[in-house]
Amino acid sequence: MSAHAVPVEKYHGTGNDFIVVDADAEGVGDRAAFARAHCDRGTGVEGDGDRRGADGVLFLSVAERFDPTRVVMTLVQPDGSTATMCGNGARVVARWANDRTGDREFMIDTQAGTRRATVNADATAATIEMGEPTFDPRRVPAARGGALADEPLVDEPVAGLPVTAVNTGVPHAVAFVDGGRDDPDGIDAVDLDAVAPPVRHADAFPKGANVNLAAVVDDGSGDGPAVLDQRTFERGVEGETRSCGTGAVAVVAAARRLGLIEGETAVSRPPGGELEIAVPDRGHATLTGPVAHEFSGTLPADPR
Ligand SMILES: N[C@H](CCC[C@H](N)C(=O)O)C(=O)O
Repeated sequence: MSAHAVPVEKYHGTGNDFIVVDADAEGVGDRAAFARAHCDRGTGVEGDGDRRGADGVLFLSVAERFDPTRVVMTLVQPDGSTATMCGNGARVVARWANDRTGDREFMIDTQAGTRRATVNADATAATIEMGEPTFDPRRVPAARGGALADEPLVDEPVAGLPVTAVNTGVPHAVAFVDGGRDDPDGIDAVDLDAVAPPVRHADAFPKGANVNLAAVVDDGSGDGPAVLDQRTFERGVEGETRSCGTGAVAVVAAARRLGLIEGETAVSRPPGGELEIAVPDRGHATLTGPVAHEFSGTLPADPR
């Protein structure tokens, strides 16, 4: 076991929490082993309150010579896999970069593309340009009968759930249920840990999928924007998280596609807080929400 200790920061966005490592300063030889050990909810990094572990490790490399400052983001998940994109992670990246540079605008390089990010004046919230959600089965990817599907999967039964397949940087399955969080028979009555894994591993998703349940609480036909309650079971975490940003964009994009809500903007309410989403007819979606620093510390580089 290496005695080398890595300085880390812990941040969360609406309860989706991440360990942040400065990849330029710190050598972590086996990133997958580092993430598996320190993200473990039972035995991982000790956090605020009684919550241990994290939803992932963000390895970040910042290049201030660019204007705006660029940050290369790599998210290693609790199972050791790498996610191509993470909406709440990108919001944490913007806040981390603001804490270091004082800048309020950044370009974040992810495996799903470069994403523009801004933080508000006191850096308590961040907005990410999320790219254009796509239902194109080749890009989700989504399959039927053992081959990539010709037509999008829209409200189609997959392993017992009525699923719409959409990619918002990562693959998502979205299923709408009746009744929001304040309905005892609504979204929170579903055993997500039981219903999500068969969809996550279904042949319909050759690369797997994050599985979202959503309930329309307000369809947006009145004064305010649409409001949806959301729960997400994440690939790579292999469990439910308190919030998922790419999932929130997927939920709103699917709700628009199915004609369940009016307007381009909506509020999604995962268990960990509230996110504002815009999904225009053309062009990139945006994701806005709170972000907070939890603590600074050190962790063993080689936890084995
Ligand atoms: N929590 C992240 C999504 C991570 C996606 C990852 N779980 C995968 O696709 O493997 C978010 O806020 O967008």
